[in-house]
This record gives sequence, structure tokens and C-alpha cells, in this order.
Amino acid sequence: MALAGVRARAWAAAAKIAQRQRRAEGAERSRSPESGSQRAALYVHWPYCEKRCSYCNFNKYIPRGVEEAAMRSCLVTEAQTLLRLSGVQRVESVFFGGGTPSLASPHTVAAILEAVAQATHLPADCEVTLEANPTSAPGSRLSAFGAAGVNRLSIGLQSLNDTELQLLGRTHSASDALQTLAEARRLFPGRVSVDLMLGLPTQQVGPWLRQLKELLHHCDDHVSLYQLTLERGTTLFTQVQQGALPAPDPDLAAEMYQEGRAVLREAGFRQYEVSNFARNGALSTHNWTYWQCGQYLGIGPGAHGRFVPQEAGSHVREARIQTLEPDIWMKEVMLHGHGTRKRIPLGKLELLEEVLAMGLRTDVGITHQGSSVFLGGPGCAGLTVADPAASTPRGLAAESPLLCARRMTRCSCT
Ligand SMILES: C[S@@+](CC[C@H](N)C(=O)[O-])C[C@H]1O[C@@H](n2cnc3c(N)ncnc32)[C@H](O)[C@@H]1O
Ligand SMILES: C[S@@+](CC[C@H](N)C(=O)[O-])C[C@H]1O[C@@H](n2cnc3c(N)ncnc32)[C@H](O)[C@@H]1O
Ligand code: SF4
Repeated sequence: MALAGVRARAWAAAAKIAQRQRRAEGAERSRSPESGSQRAALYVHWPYCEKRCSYCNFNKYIPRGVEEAAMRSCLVTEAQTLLRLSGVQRVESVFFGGGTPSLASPHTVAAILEAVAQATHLPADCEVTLEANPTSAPGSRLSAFGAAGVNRLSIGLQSLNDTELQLLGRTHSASDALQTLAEARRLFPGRVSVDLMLGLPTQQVGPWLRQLKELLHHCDDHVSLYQLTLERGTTLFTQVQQGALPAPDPDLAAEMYQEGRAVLREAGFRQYEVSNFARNGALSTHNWTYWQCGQYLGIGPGAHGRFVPQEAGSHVREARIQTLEPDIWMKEVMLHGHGTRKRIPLGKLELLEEVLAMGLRTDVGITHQGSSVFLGGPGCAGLTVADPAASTPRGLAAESPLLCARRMTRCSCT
């Protein structure tokens, strides 16, 4: 923890030095340091988990042992490379997702933030989220992540029913989850999110709503409701396919979702995206950047990103996907400085599709800012991200219950 504290101070010091350097270099590197193409969100993928949950098909591995120093060094290298290739001068949010990034050491988190602060401007108030799995002893680790620079936690609570948690293959109980949540709120007041799943096999509307209402007694200012997607290749999928469990009923899931939205609205939450609810302005600025088609860099195995590479003559926004398998990804990073597996230049039609699909997920709909990705000319350089505090409800595919409850209550990474 002491080490993490030192690293956090080093990050702040490095951030100041980097800021001074950039001011000096500013005139050379850019005439408009605040323009959209020079700002980005940064996603960092930690690909390891303790155990495979029965429903999950995210890019995750259950290792015998993790070579953390090697992984840390590769994440740092890839962040430096992609920041250079993208010409990004200001990182506006960082998201450590996974896998289970709360299994990484706080030292790793601090080292990545430090590298980012040295390579670009990382504002002191930048949103830095870490996904944390509930444990029976959350205290000191969470505070060490805080000392490393994390200032927002997303807790994968999933359910407050122990039988459901077992069905999902989780390693924690409902009481562990509540304890982790309480500890997280103590350490990061106003900046804790919880993920709650709905539409599980055998789940009924009434008991699920009681869980949600119980959660309201404990939660902070951000809640994500994710409808279960039965993913091919998962244990749960096989159990349902073989008849060991009933298939989730989509109409019940739609009812849970609609009733859940109403409960959260009454409790003062704004539904700012199909699956996401915030009060007191606690929206996730990181995810908001995705939905507004802002730039984001994805580092780590299987991470994806969207940015305009600063190559000679290039003005095209690209979708980039990093190599999935951690060992292969590490070898590539050691050889080339990055493990980018795919680069897909996005044409006008693809950009338009993204603007529509992302914008309609939110309550502000298709904004002028979002559509500037499509209309903004070469490289979408004029792109700015709409203010998440704006609240004119024009989009929200949620107004179509079938569309949202059956297809869209997942995160934007799928
Ligand atoms: C991939 S997990 C990573 C965070 C962390 N490892 C955890 O399990 O809490 C992020 C979130 O995605 C959601 N998720 C994962 N698989 C899902 C599925 N098949 N259907 C719906 N939501 C899912 C869960 O709510 C989970 O909290
Ligand atoms: C399942 S969501 C959970 C978010 C959580 N409910 C919150 O409010 O912070 C995880 C987020 O991580 C990011 N993400 C996950 N996997 C990613 C990947 N492979 N590449 C880029 N970003 C990813 C996306 O921003 C996604 O919304
Ligand atoms: S849900 Fe989270 S903890 Fe479970 S396997 Fe997926 S990434 Fe790992």
C-alpha cells in the first residue's frame, strides 16, 4: 500500500512534468490541443479471473499463475505505443476492466497510470474506474487501489440471492457483495457503481424486484442492470440446451426491466443509457465517450478501440482489436510495441451505423456532437463529446421494451 501511495504521488508529479513539457511542445505538435481527435478515453483489459462464471464469454483466462511483472510491462508498453500512434494529448478517463482487474496488484494499476501521465495529459480529476469482484475481505485492497489512482469502482454484484450466485458460478455470497459495497462507498463516496443481472433461468419478477429494492438501501449513485445473454460455449448455455435448466423467459425479463426502470426512476435515478442509471450526476464519463462515438484506445488482450491514427496522410477513424490470447499478445507487444490484431478503417456507412446505434442507447439520442463523427469530414477531427449532464430525452432505445430488454441490456463491448 505504501508503494502504491508513492506511485500515486509519482503519477501526480509525472503528470505535472509532462504537462509542462507538453505546454512547451504544444505549438509544435498542435495548433488546437483541445480538438476531439487529440482527446480519448483509455480502456485497459486485465484478462485473468479466479474462476469461470457460468454465463460469461468475455475474454478471460484462469491461469495457474500470473506473470504479473511481464503483463504490467506489456500493458505499459502498449499504452505508450497507442498513445503515440493516436497522437492523443489528453486522456479523459481510464477504465480497468476484465476479466478481474481487482486481482491485479495496485502497483500494476499505478504503473500504467504513471506511464499514461508521462506520455500525455492525464487531468487530476480524470475518472479512473476499476471493476472489482466482491470478496469477503475487501478493505485494504480497495484502499490500495485508491492510493494507486483509482477514483471510481464498478462492483460486479450480479445478484443478492445466494442460490442465484451459485447458479452463476460466482465466488462470493450476497453478504460478501454487500460488505464490499459498503467498504467501497466508505472509500469512494459517490463514485461506486453496481452491476445487477436480470432474466436468469427460473428468476421471477417479484423476488427480483425485491432484490433491487433491497439494493437501493445499500447502493451508491450508479446502478447498471444487465439482462442475461445466454452465450454459446458457456456452462449456462449448455445447461439450458440440455434441459437441466429452463430457458430464461424473455417476457419476464422485459417485465423485470420495465419495473426495474420505474423503481430506479422513483429513487431519483436518471436512466442515461439502456442499462445505466445514475443520480446526483454520477454518470460514467468513460462509457459516455463510447456512446457519443468519442475516441478510445483499448490496451490489453482483446481490448478494442476507435481512433484516428496519426500516420502520414491518414484521416480515417479505425476500429482496432488487440490479440485475444494473453501469452501471444505479450509476445507481440515485446516484438512490435503493441498487440494490435485487426485494424478496420471505418467508412461513412459504418460511422453512421455507429453514431445511430450508440446514440440511440442514450437518453440524449443522436446529438449534433455525435453526428459530427459522420459529418465532420476527414478524421472526424472536430469531434467533441456531448455533455453527459444534458438531459433532453430524445433517444434511449429503452422506449422500445422489446429491443432493449431482449437485445440491448449489455455493455457496449459486445
Ligand atoms: C465481464 S464482467 C467483468 C467484471 C468482473 N469480472 C465481474 O465479474 O464483476 C462485467 C459485467 O458484465 C456483465 N456480464 C458478463 N457476462 C454477461 C452475460 N452473459 N449477460 C449479461 N451480462 C453479463 C456482468 O454483469 C458483469 O458485472
Ligand atoms: C460491462 S461494462 C461495466 C460498466 C459498469 N457498469 C460501470 O458503470 O462502470 C464494462 C465497460 O468496459 C469497457 N469494455 C469492456 N470490454 C472492453 C473491451 N474489450 N474493449 C474496450 N472496452 C471494453 C466498456 O466501456 C464497457 O462498458
Ligand atoms: S463475469 Fe467477471 S469474474 Fe466471472 S468469468 Fe466473467 S470476467 Fe471473470
